[in-house]
Amino acid sequence: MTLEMHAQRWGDPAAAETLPESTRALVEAFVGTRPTPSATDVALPPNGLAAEMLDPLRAALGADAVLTEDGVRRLRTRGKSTPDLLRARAGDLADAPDAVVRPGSHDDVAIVLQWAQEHRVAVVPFGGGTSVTGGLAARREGYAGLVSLDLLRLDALVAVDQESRTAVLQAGMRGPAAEAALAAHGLTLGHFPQSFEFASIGGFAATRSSGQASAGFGRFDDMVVGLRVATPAGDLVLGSAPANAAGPDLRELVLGSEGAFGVITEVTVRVRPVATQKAYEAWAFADFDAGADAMRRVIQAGLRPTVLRLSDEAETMVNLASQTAIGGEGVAGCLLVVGFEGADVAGAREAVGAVLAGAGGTALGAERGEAWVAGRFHAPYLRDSLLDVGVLVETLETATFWSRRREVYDAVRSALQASLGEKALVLCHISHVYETGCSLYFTVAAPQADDPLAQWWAAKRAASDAMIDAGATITHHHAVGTDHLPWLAREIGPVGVAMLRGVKAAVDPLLILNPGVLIP
Ligand SMILES: Cc1cc2nc3c(=O)[nH]c(=O)nc-3n(C[C@H](O)[C@H](O)[C@H](O)COP(=O)(O)OP(=O)(O)OC[C@H]3O[C@@H](n4cnc5c(N)ncnc54)[C@H](O)[C@@H]3O)c2cc1C
Repeated sequence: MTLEMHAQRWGDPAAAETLPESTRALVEAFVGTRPTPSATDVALPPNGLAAEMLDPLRAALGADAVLTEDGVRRLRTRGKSTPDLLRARAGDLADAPDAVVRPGSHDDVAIVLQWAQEHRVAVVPFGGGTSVTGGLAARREGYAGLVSLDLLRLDALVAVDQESRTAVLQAGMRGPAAEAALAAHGLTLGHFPQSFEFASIGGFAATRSSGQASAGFGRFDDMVVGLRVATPAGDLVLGSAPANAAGPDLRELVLGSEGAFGVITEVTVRVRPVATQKAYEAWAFADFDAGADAMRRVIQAGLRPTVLRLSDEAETMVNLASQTAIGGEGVAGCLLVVGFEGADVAGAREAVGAVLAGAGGTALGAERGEAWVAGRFHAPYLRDSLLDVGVLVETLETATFWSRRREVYDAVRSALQASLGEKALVLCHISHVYETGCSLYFTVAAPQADDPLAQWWAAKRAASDAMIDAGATITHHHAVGTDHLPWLAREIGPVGVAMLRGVKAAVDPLLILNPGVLIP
C-alpha cells in the first residue's frame, strides 16, 4: 500500500519530530522561536459534485475508484510548498477537490477526461503531491466542480529492454518503488530529488525535475525516451526511436507541461546498471566564487562526478554548526560535496581531485560527504519542526550562465534579505551544473510575522523580480505551477505565451486540465 504523507506536514507521519535540541540552540541564537501550533479538526468545504454526476464514473471505473470521503479529499489538497503547509496548518482547505478519482489504467484516464469534458469538471492530475509551486491548486471558478486524478494505482514496471537499456514505468510509481523494481533487474534510474520518497515518475516528467545526482546522471527530462499521454483530444504516444529528425521534438512539449496538456500514464526511461562502487567526499574552498569556479572547471573538463554540491558561506556555517564538529576542524569558507558512482570510482576521484586541488580546494576526506548522503532526505522534516516554533522556512531556485552567476546570486540574495529583514538567514547552494552554467538554490529561515503568508509572498515577489531582471530563469527545476505564472510571460515573451496557448487549445479545447496552472 502506498504510504500517505501527513496532511499538514512533509512525509511519513510516523517520522514527524520536534526540533532537535542542537538545532533549537542555533535557531534561538540567530532567529528566535515561539510556539505556532497547527489547527486541528478542520472541516472541509462540502463536496459540490452531485452524486448522479459521479455515477457514470463509478460505473466505468468501479465504485472503489471514485472517493468523496473527507479524509481522502484532505490528503489531495494542494502540495508541499511552505505556503501550502502554512494554509493547511491554519485550517484553510479551500482548494480541496470535490472527489478523488483513481484510474487503474490508461484507458480509465481517457474515460475520466471524456467525462470531465461532458460535465465541465476541472481535473488536477495528482502524482506524489510534492509540488512546491502551487501546481495542484487549480482554479475552480467557472467549473461544475474539481476532481483530483490520483495516479497511485498506475504503479507497475511495464517492460525492461536490457539490450537498449530502457524501461517503461507507469506514471504513478513513486521513486523508491521504481528503483526497487529496476534493481530486481540490476538496473537503476539514478534520479534522486530530495522529494524522492514520495514524488512520482509522471510528476518528475510533468515538472522537469532535477535530482541530487544530476551532475552524473542528468536531469529527469534527459532520461526520458518516450511518453504515453491521455489528452482530452485523444492519445499521444511519443518516442519511437532514440533520436529522430521528424520535426520538433514533441516530447519536449509534454515534459514540463504540468498536467495542462494531458495526463502522462507511462514513461520510457533510459536506465543504467546499478553502480558497483560508490564514494562520497568533501572539499573546502576559500569562498563561494572559488568553489563555483572549481565546479565549472570540473564540468568543462568533461568530468562527470555523480554529485557536485557547493554550499555558500552561510549554508556551510549552518550545516557545520548543526553537526557535532562546530568549528572543530578549522574549516572556513565553503563546503563542496562530491559523489562518485560507477565501475571506476578510484579513477574518477583522482581525475576530479586533481582539478579541484588545482582550483585551490582542500580535501577533507569522506566523513562529511557520507554525512550528507545519510541525511539527504531529512531536511523537509526539519522544515516542519521549524514551522512549529515560529520560523518561516522556504526554498526557491533559479539558473544562469557561469558568467552571470555572481550577479544573479547577489541580486536574489539581497532581495530576500531586504524583504525578510536582518534577522533572516539566507543560504544558497549549487547542485546542478552544466558546461554553460548552474542552478542557484536558496533557503531562507526568518522569524514568522503575524501573517507569514503575506511575509513570504512579498519575499518571493522580490526574489522573482530579481531573477528575471538579472536575465535568469524563474525556475530551474521546480516548474511554474500557479506561483511562478506571473513571471513566465516575462521570461518567454508574447510569442512564447501564444505558442503555449495554441498547444493548449489543440489538446484541451475545453480547458478542463489544471486551469490556472502553467498557461499565462
Ligand atoms: C521537500 C521537497 C523537496 C523537493 N526536492 C526536489 C528536488 O530535489 N528536485 C526537484 O526537481 N524537485 C523537488 N521538489 C519538487 C517536487 O518534488 C517535484 O516537482 C516533483 O517532480 C513533483 O512530482 P510529484 O509526483 O510529487 O508531482 P505532483 O506534485 O503530484 O504534481 C506536480 C505537477 O505535475 C502534474 N502532474 C503530476 N503527475 C502528472 C502526470 N502523470 N501527468 C500529467 N501531469 C502530472 C500535477 O498536476 C502538478 O501540476 C521537492 C519538493 C519538496 C516538497
